[in-house]
Amino acid sequence: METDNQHSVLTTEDLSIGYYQRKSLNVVAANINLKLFKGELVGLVGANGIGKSTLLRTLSKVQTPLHGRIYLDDQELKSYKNLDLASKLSVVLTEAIASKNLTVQELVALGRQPYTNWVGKLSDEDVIKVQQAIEVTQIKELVHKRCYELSDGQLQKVLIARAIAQDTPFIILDEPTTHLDVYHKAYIMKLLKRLAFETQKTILFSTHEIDFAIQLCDKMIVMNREGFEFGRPKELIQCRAFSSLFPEDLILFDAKTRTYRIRH
Ligand SMILES: Nc1ncnc2c1ncn2[C@@H]1O[C@H](COP(=O)(O)OP(=O)(O)OP(=O)(O)O)[C@@H](O)[C@H]1O
Repeated sequence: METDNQHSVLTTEDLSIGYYQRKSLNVVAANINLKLFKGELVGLVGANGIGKSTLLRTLSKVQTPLHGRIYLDDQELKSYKNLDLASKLSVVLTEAIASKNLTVQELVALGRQPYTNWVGKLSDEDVIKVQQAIEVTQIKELVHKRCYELSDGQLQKVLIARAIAQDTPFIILDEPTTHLDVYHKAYIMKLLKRLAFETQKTILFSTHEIDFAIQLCDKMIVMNREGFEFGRPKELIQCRAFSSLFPEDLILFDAKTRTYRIRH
């Protein structure tokens, strides 16, 4: 259970995110104040184009904030050197990977890069972490395949394995289960939940699987046009955050079953 004086892993203060476009400013979201703690699985949900990827890219230092501050373990994110950041934060974004020629084994082993020496030789510990990541993501039978031979869902599991092999205290994943079938969506989400709890990692992921996220996440961030709501799923249901997420002409959030229903 968290307390007020518990040390937060990630803090944002008055954060604004968005883009500079031809000298004008496109503010995607503003006044984002978050505190994420150790051991929490946090789901980020919201309609298409609302700004989930923009937020995750900003929190991963892939893009710079328009305004405000981000702290990772009390140090400002922008002051981290890339190698130091790689031992604190692993990221699975939706962008296509550059190295599809690598085998699955090689790609997962890349997760150990922050820890290997300059020739990139894996230590015994590195080999064990890579092996464990391959086992928990159930991709053993794929290890000798090249990444371009994989289906989208298989590649998604391999990228998650790479992040797990990186073994950082904070993991960010952008829609990690989009291409997976319903069984594997549930499997990966439960795996993330277990990882967060058992290894006390902080895991933040965006998803359109709102029902599953409500069942599994410790906390959720709900982004909508008015701003965002952040809290435990139960609290968010009580304050009707999921009801105001989409226009109610077509779907309604049923607080009893915690699912969306089609309006007939
Ligand atoms: N590289 C970019 N340059 C300018 N604007 C962008 C860029 N990427 C995204 N946007 C805009 O920022 C807004 C938020 O997009 P973003 O991809 O963060 O949404 P999202 O919530 O992740 O959507 P989805 O659920 O569809 O993946 C959109 O209006 C989009 O058009």
